[in-house]
Amino acid sequence: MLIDRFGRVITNLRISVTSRCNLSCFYCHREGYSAENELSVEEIGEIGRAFRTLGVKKVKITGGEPLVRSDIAEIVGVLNIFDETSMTTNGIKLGKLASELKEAGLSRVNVSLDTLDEEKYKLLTRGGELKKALNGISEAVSVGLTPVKLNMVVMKGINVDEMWEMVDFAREFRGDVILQLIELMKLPWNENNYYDLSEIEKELKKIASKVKVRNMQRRRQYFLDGVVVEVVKPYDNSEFCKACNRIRVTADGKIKPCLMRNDNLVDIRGLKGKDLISAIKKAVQLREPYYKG
Ligand SMILES: Nc1nc2c(ncn2[C@@H]2O[C@H](COP(=O)(O)OP(=O)(O)OP(=O)(O)O)[C@@H](O)[C@H]2O)c(=O)[nH]1
Ligand code: SF4
Ligand code: SF4
Repeated sequence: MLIDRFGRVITNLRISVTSRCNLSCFYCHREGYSAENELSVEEIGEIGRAFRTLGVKKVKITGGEPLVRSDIAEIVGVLNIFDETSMTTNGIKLGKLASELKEAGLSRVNVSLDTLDEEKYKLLTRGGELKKALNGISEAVSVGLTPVKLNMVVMKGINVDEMWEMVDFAREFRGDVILQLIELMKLPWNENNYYDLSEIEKELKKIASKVKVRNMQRRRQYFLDGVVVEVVKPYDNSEFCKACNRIRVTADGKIKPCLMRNDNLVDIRGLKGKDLISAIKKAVQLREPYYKG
């Protein structure tokens, strides 16, 4: 088992398979790192198996946009050794790939969807077609990559007014879709769009029949009439970091102990067997909560 100096047990691996993307969202943080030489399928498999041996239960495939890799189904295949293998995608290529990914062993997907307005979608993603993302979501639901989580980054002056419409949209999928409301990660060029989700959480609490607190980052899930809404509020949130059970691997094979930092990366590319295991253990000891409270 992997446990860091703060008693946090690592149960989730997030592996970025590319820094490339077919969209260019203005708020993109690209998992806080940009890589050039992508890991091969074999290298990803080796790393996945090592984390599995060390007790990690779930893996999330991220990017950039994972579906721009032509060997993505093979990647899913080699990572299909965990209790759950999921992916975060913008959904643009999902319509075509959903069924192949399901067959390769993918459990479920999270799809970014900040607006239901075609023009706004185009502006936010710098050229993306909303129709394709929506088609990706329905295909994912129909092949059983469920629950599909819709990631809506709530932004002042952009889409706060669409939040309840998005709740209704998710509700139409009768339990197969969960809406995740995500607080914007402040970057120098988007601070004016930051919107604190506290008030919305108060409203959700009033109308929810049940509120569940996930172990992972103590996130709250609000059970509304016919739909679940999860709130992801990492900003300046020590409770979130205290319960952070995930570790990242960058697309070029470096362990990244925290999303918000690049000063403590550990290169594991090319390592195998005992060397790989001991490098992973060393990286885990570098983990510390980013927001300490
Ligand atoms: N600070 C911080 N934010 C995170 C972390 N992981 C995810 N997030 C935020 O959560 C958003 C959604 O992440 P996803 O990749 O869809 O996955 P998830 O919701 O974290 O994971 P699941 O609930 O297991 O599907 C990201 O855009 C980030 O804003 C993390 O480790 N630290
Ligand atoms: S789809 Fe995701 S990875 Fe691509 S630009 Fe948008 S936020 Fe970034
Ligand atoms: S900021 Fe770092 S410590 Fe906090 S939840 Fe995210 S990855 Fe974990």
